Amino acid sequence: MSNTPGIAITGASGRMGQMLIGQVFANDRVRLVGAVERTGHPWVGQDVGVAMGGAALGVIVTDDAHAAIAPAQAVIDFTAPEATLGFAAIAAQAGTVHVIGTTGMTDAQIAQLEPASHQAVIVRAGNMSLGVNLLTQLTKRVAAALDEDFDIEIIEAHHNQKVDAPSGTALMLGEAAAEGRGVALADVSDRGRDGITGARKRGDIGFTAIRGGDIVGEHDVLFAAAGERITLRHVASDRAVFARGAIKAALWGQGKTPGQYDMLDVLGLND
Ligand SMILES: NC(=O)C1=CN([C@@H]2O[C@H](COP(=O)(O)OP(=O)(O)OC[C@H]3O[C@@H](n4cnc5c(N)ncnc54)[C@H](O)[C@@H]3O)[C@@H](O)[C@H]2O)C=CC1
Ligand SMILES: O=C(O)C1=N[C@H](C(=O)O)C[C@H](O)C1
Repeated sequence: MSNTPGIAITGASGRMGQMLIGQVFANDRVRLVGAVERTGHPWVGQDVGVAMGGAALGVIVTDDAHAAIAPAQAVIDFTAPEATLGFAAIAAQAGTVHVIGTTGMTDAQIAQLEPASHQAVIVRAGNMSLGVNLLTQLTKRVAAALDEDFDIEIIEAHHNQKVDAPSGTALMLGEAAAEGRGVALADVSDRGRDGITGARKRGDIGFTAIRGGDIVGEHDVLFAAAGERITLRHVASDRAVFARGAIKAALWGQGKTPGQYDMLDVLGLND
């Protein structure tokens, strides 16, 4: 039996699913042991490598998440909120590390992860890249250094198939800015301006979402005051950065105490 952690990938046919399968297969510190798609998906029953248009990888895509997760030491999950809640219960039962990249979860859905985190390690982040996680720390510092004379705006841009807004990353950056300012994001968040909105409220943190073409993911944190502006920016041009972060999280989670963690824990960036 191999000591190399086995990884199951959910949402195998998705943009991130396919990227993850390629990255897991190319990484000799992990091995692919499972690939899950939703019931009725045309990939179910096919070898995942063949379904992706390449050589067979010896892993058949299944809609039976229990069967795919059972032999795995970690499940990497970039799917949709309801699906992720189901996978959390299965990973908890199996004691498998659950790396969650899925965004768009409501507060109530996030709270539903709590029971699973008593039985298994959950690493969840709206963005798994090193660059964005570093940017959250920079955002917190800059927000702490500046007063409310500086308006904070978060502008994100993504491809035209993205279904949630603001992005998970934008919300992470908003949380970081609010933390830096010593306020709760829920009290100052300004989303979806339209029509006669009135002047901007001092202290608010605003969000703008752009959707178009094949943009992988771009995030600006703007600090705008009278006479000067600072912009902190991250641009992702390759989804591999998210996949590599997720694999890092899957390896980091091995042997850790059950609980909920994020990428700052994985990357050692928590201050
Ligand atoms: N945290 C991070 O670093 C990143 C997070 N994301 C997030 O990951 C999620 C997926 O993004 P994409 O890959 O672009 O979306 P996508 O739509 O290309 O892929 C989602 C896949 O999940 C599958 N799926 C949905 N329900 C399922 C179920 N019950 N069982 C099995 N498979 C199921 C779909 O069939 C689809 O193949 C989104 O929430 C996105 O925001 C995306 C990139 C980076
Ligand atoms: O849906 C995407 O594509 C992405 N989603 C994540 C988010 O919501 O922030 C991360 C990345 O920006 C790509």
